[in-house]
Amino acid sequence: MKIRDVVLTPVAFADPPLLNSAGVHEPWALRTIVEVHTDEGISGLGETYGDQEHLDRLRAVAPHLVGLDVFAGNAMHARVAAALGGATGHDMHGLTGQITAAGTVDRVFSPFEVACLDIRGKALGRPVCDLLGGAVRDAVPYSAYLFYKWAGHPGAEPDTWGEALGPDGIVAQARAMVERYGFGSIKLKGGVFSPEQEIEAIHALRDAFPNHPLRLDPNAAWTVETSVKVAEALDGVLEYLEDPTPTIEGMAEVARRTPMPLATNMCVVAFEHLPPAVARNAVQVVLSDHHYWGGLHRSHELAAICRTFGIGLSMHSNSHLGISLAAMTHLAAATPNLDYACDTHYPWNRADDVVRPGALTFTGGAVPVPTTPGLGVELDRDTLARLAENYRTCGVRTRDDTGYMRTVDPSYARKRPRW
Ligand SMILES: O=C([O-])C(=O)C[C@H](O)[C@@H](O)C(=O)[O-]
Ligand SMILES: [Mg+2]
Repeated sequence: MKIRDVVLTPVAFADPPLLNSAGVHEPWALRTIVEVHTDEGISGLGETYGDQEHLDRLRAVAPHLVGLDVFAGNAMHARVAAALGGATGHDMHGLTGQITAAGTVDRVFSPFEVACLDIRGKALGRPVCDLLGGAVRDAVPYSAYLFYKWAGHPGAEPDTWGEALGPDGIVAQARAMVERYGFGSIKLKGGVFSPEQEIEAIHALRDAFPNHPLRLDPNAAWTVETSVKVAEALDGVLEYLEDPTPTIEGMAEVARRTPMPLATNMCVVAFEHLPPAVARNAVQVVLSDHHYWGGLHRSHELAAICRTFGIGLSMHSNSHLGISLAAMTHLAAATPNLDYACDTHYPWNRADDVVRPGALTFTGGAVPVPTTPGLGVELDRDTLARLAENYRTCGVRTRDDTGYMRTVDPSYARKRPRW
């Protein structure tokens, strides 16, 4: 079965004003929807970033995939690498960590691999998780992903989530998330207010949710000294502290000085980061993410490396739609050593999904693994067209949390570490 055509559709969907250590989410989040069509009439779906630089790379690579066998994943990876010719992406929004040439190949390859897995599953009549060794869980637990946020975007109506700028707002947001979705663990995006204020918010969450595992992620906003102090203050309260400080060296020093497990989706984001991180015992948990670890099979390779070296495995997310949620769910279902509830931004963005409703639901904080062939999701063409029109008219072409924050507070500067 050969690839006949690849269609790339950049889309934009409404995103609330979520705060982080780089600034604030713009009113529009971008993704690219990937459709791979075959000569046998079966098509598959993938979803990836929508930033201009990435979109340009997807567009440059897509024609090189025509004619490939949909089962030829290794050949496809080689073609992507050859077409990119060593091009290297940039961490423009400041929350990704260092992007390498090999990591750029993996980012571009990922949505095409997912679409081919969708096709293979449909051809074989099996869900994608069966192509990854089979599900070891029927439902994949996700965590409530809390953000400090404004009530609404400047000049717009407040959104339904309301303001969260301190412990009370964060606890109220957590209650809403847990009530609506049943989440059994909680992550707070930090790096927004002083470490003392964020410690207070975590204690408020602990009081309100005595049995929920908690995580805090300041996206490298702290020095080593500050990180050690926070780790001591929250010892026994957090299940892990995510990217308190920049670089493998910085994380290794924090890890040496505190028993707090450290997690990352910033200093270990490509395979070549693993040897130095392992050698220095810099991180105890790696957040996988098939969008940049090179798809579902390569995420399994990451899982095997983590298992070998006794490193925990969790899962990272960015603003995303249902095709990504389906891929994340199949991957997590078929990864035995995924030790933690996965991150997802989906509750923030689900109102505008490009997949038809019903296939993916949260029950008790977990998404039941689709059992239908392939990813188990279908495109809603009307919504896709509407979101593509949003993209054409919204004016956003690259995520820029810092630039958007500066339109509100011109004195704002991205500083890392800030505290
Ligand atoms: O765990 C993380 O670092 C993330 O989820 C990265 C995201 O970009 C998050 O910071 C966000 O959406 O603002
Ligand atoms: Mg993180």
